[in-house]
Formats: sequence, structure tokens, C-alpha cells
Amino acid sequence: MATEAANGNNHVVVKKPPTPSPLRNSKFFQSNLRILVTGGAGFIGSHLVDKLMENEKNEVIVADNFFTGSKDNLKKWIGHPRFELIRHDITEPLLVEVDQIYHLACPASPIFYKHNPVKTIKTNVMGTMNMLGLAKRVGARILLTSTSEVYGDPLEHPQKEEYWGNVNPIGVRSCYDEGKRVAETLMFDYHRQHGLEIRIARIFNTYGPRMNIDDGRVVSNFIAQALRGESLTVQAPGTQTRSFCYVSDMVDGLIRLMEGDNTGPINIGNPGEFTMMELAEIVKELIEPSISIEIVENTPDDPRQRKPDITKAKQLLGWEPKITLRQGLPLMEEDFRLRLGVPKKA
Ligand SMILES: NC(=O)c1ccc[n+]([C@@H]2O[C@H](COP(=O)([O-])OP(=O)(O)OC[C@H]3O[C@@H](n4cnc5c(N)ncnc54)[C@H](O)[C@@H]3O)[C@@H](O)[C@H]2O)c1
Ligand SMILES: O=C(O)[C@H]1O[C@H](OP(=O)(O)OP(=O)(O)OC[C@H]2O[C@@H](n3ccc(=O)[nH]c3=O)[C@H](O)[C@@H]2O)[C@H](O)[C@@H](O)[C@@H]1O
Repeated sequence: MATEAANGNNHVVVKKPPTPSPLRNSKFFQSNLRILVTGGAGFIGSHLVDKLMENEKNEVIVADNFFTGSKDNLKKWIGHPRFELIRHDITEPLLVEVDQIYHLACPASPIFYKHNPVKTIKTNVMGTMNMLGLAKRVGARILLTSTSEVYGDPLEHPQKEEYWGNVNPIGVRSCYDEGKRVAETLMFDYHRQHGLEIRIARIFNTYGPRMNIDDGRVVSNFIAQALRGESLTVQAPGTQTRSFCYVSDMVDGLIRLMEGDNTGPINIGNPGEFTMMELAEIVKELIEPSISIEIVENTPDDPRQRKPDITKAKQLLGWEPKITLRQGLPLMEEDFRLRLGVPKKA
């Protein structure tokens, strides 16, 4: 470990990052930057890929096991000379030569991450170790999409990055929130011990087109229910809050974080805070005023409040969200209408 302990000084010195592969300078490289996106076939990942592919100097490789993601989300890039899609489970090592890694692979919706909790924690721990090992070997910068769930059921509100959280280590959500906490630890240990260039984003609830229709998360549930003419299922008590960020704002924040000089963790989210009952009322008003709202049973350890303090993102990344919930919901409604085959009434 790179410490000055031998000199009697316990101060930790962060090593310089490893030198990138000499292959990067080969004349066969068409692009200036080769970027790996793990989980790139998922909701946020596929929007990130779209944005990265807009830059003609980028070559993008997606590694995904298609557990919650789909090739459909990437169909416009399949066959493109600067794009490659690999079916790969990140709990196994991956050998590729890249300059940057956006590490998103992990089921994100509670119904999916609880479906096989052992696999979820393996993805967070072994998967993140594999991606860090890859970053170390090739000298790539790596960004982890962590989560506001690292704050657990927060006792501080709004949540600042300095808050250590209130997390149940043995609950049904732990495979995900504790998994992400370990992933953050691994990122910082590789940074301190091996000099890796790391970036950590703490993402707060993000929504938008391409979410799985039966994803189980609240915004997709409410929109699908409203379009199917079903009642909106507000989980009790309905006073719990979340802050919803539109996906294009999120992608912009992730790219700024990757390109900037700060390791993070940095909260990326929209501070507009809503109770789940308020969200249901807005969806009802915007999409289908005739539907009813039903209170149903909640799941254990559901955080009672969540709202990001984004001072750091504003100061360090020059980032803040642009799209309000009332602007973003109709964009998602349009996508869901197309996929569900429910046209808007004239
Ligand atoms: N959407 C949000 O509100 C939110 C909030 C906080 C954090 N995040 C984080 O952002 C990332 C993306 O979330 P999302 O909403 O796009 O979810 P998503 O489920 O749509 O995408 C996750 C992707 O990872 C893939 N994946 C899962 N396990 C894998 C494995 N073992 N190997 C390879 N691929 C695997 C899935 O197939 C999918 O394509 C996740 O890391 C999630 O924890 C999302
Ligand atoms: O942003 C985050 O950091 C995390 O948010 C989500 O977790 P959660 O906020 O619980 O997401 P939802 O399942 O969408 O639930 C949000 C709230 O809506 C409620 N809900 C959910 C679904 C539903 O049909 N009705 C309903 O009222 C839940 O009880 C909860 O209070 C997911 O775990 C992750 O995608 C992500 O890491």
C-alpha cells in the first residue's frame, strides 16, 4: 500500500493511476476514447449510451446479462462500427481494453433486486471488484452508479454526501443498499491502494422513457396503471417522499462527473420532493382523471423520506436538473402509450 508509514507517518498517499495500455496509441484505433458501459442495456444505461454515441470520437462497449435490460433498448446502435454489445455477467471477469468504465450493472427495481438477493449482492461486490480489477489492469477511469439507498431510512433531511446513513444490514433491501455501500468502499480502497481514478454518483430516483413497463417502481407503475385504467396503488402510508429526476438530466450529471476532477460521492438527483399520494394525484390529473387511488400494503424498510442536497453537484459539476416532474411525466407517458398500444384520446 502506498503509505508513508515506513517513515513513521501514517498519512495515506494516493498513488498515480496506472498507465493506460499502449494499444491506445495504435493506428488501428479509430476513436479517441473507448468506453465500457456495464448495464448499458438497462434504463439509465441505454440513455447514457445514446448520449455517448452522439460524440463521434467515442467507441462504446456494453456488457450486460439482460436480467432487467434488453437489446431492444440499444437496437439503433446494433451493427454500428463504433458500438459493441457483449452478453456478459459481471460477476465473471471481463477482458477488454478501455479508457473509461461507467459501471451501472445491477438490478435497480426493488422487485428485481429482491428476486435473487444473493445474486444482487454478488453483482454489487464481485461485479464491482471485477470492474475495478479491469480498470486497474488497463488504467481506466471508473464511475460507479451508487444510490440514495446508501442513506437507508435517513434521519437527516435533505441528505448531504457527508451523512453516513441509517441502513438495516440484515433486511430484505440490504442486498442492494448494503451491496452498494460495499461497492463504494471497494472503489475508495482501490483508489487509495492502487491509485485508480474513481467517480461515485449517488443517484436519486430516476424516471423516463424505456423503464420496464412492469418494472415495479412507482413512476412506471402509476403510469402503466393509469393507461390500463387500473387504480393507482399507493403503498401505505402514502406520506413517504421521493425526489424524481428525469433521465436526460441524470445522464448529463453522470457524464459531467466522469469528465470532471472530483471523485465524489456526489448526489445526482432532483430536489423536488413529493409524497407518493401527491405523485398519484399528479399522474391522475395529467393522464386519467377518472381513475381511483387505492392504498395497499407496503414492503419492509421502505425509506420514509428522501431528497438530495445537490450543493456539491452544483458547485463541483456545474450541474442541476432542468426538467420538472410535470414536464417529465408526459414524455414518459408518450413512450408508455406507444409500447402499451394505448393512443391518447382525441
Ligand atoms: N433508476 C434509478 O432510480 C436509480 C437510482 C439509484 C441508482 N441507480 C443505479 O443505476 C444503475 C442503473 O439502474 P437502472 O434504473 O437503469 O436499472 P435497470 O435494471 O434498467 O438496469 C440495470 C442493467 O444492469 C444489467 N445487469 C444486472 N445484473 C447484471 C450482471 N450481473 N451482469 C451484467 N449486467 C447486469 C441489467 O440487465 C440491466 O440492463 C444501477 O446500478 C442502479 O443501482 C438507479
Ligand atoms: O433512487 C434510489 O436510490 C433507489 O430508488 C428505488 O427505491 P425506491 O425509492 O423504494 O423506489 P420505488 O420502488 O419506486 O418506490 C418509491 C416509493 O413508492 C412507493 N410505491 C411503489 C410502487 C407502487 O406501486 N406504489 C407505491 O406507492 C414505495 O412504497 C416507495 O415508498 C430503487 O431501489 C432503486 O432504483 C434506486 O437505487
